[in-house]
Amino acid sequence: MTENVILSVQNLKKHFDLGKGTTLKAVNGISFDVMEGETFGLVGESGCGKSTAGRTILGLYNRTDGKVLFEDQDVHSMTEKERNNFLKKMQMIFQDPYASLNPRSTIFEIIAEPIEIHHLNKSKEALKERVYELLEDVGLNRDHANRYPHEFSGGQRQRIGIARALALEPKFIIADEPISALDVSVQASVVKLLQKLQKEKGLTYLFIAHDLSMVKYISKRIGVMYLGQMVELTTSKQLYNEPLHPYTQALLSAIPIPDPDIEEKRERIILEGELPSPINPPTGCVFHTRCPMAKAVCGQLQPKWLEKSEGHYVACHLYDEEVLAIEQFETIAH
Ligand SMILES: Nc1ncnc2c1ncn2[C@@H]1O[C@H](COP(=O)(O)OP(=O)(O)OP(=O)(O)O)[C@@H](O)[C@H]1O
Repeated sequence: MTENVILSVQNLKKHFDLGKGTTLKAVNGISFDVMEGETFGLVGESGCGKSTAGRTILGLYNRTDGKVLFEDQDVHSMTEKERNNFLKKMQMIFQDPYASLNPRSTIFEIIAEPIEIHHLNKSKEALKERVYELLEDVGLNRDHANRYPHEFSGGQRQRIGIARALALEPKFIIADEPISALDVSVQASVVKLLQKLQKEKGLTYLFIAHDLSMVKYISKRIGVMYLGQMVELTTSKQLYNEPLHPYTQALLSAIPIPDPDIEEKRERIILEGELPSPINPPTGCVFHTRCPMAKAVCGQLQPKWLEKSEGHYVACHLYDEEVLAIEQFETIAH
């Protein structure tokens, strides 16, 4: 079976103008393709630009540079009609189910709203049935329709958010940290629900997360972001078995291992220093100020996006034969 690219993000940049000549480079040149039906994980610590990337992909923000193609159509140069159509196909679910549900609306009104906005309701009765069906799809039931968001637990509210996102029968869902605000015990059940829905409805996910522990189970491929840039991209399996970038290695070392014997021997790579400001990112490799492996060249030269093995990309001088040959490749002391 050939894999179709459904979303292509090409050297995407989103800079915020903070006034007085100050620019914040939230997303600074990221590229990746998402295949139809897959889950692509976008991972990186808080502030690295994941949410901004998600919002720019959905067209909620204008791009500063680069391109986002959804089914070969440029998301940022659509007519109003094309955009309306696109917004039916791509939906977003958010981290905070508390904030994203209107407390004064019933669950019925919340889920029915997108259907009504897009004038897709044929009759009152049909709309009711559709909302009940959506509630059942996410493991809730029709008796929940007349209640209000505060009557539900965090996990149930996230299910309501998912039902609302499914209302327009999208093909693609951007899930922005959908489980981060939930209790650990509830996280797995929401992930399972997302997987079930993906299978049933052939959905494609862009799954945004700040740590690698849960994304491993849901993503086919993962892109690791640091300070607005992509530093590594490969299959989830490859990323865990053979992480190349020192930042990925540090992120992986932070994941606790359930086996107490192995956990005891786990070596954590503690990154020194603060995350630099995206207003004034470091020159050369953006990670060099915190990288335990940094060499002199890392502060001077921006690493190339290298394909080290099929589909395994990394932006790091440690893997660049040409740079390795340079004499000045010496470790710098932090
Ligand atoms: N509307 C905005 N105006 C100005 N700066 C912004 C705006 N939105 C985000 N930023 C800044 O852009 C950078 C990236 O933020 P973003 O929320 O995309 O990161 P993130 O990786 O999703 O982090 P988090 O998980 O904390 O949301 C941050 O420095 C943030 O302060």
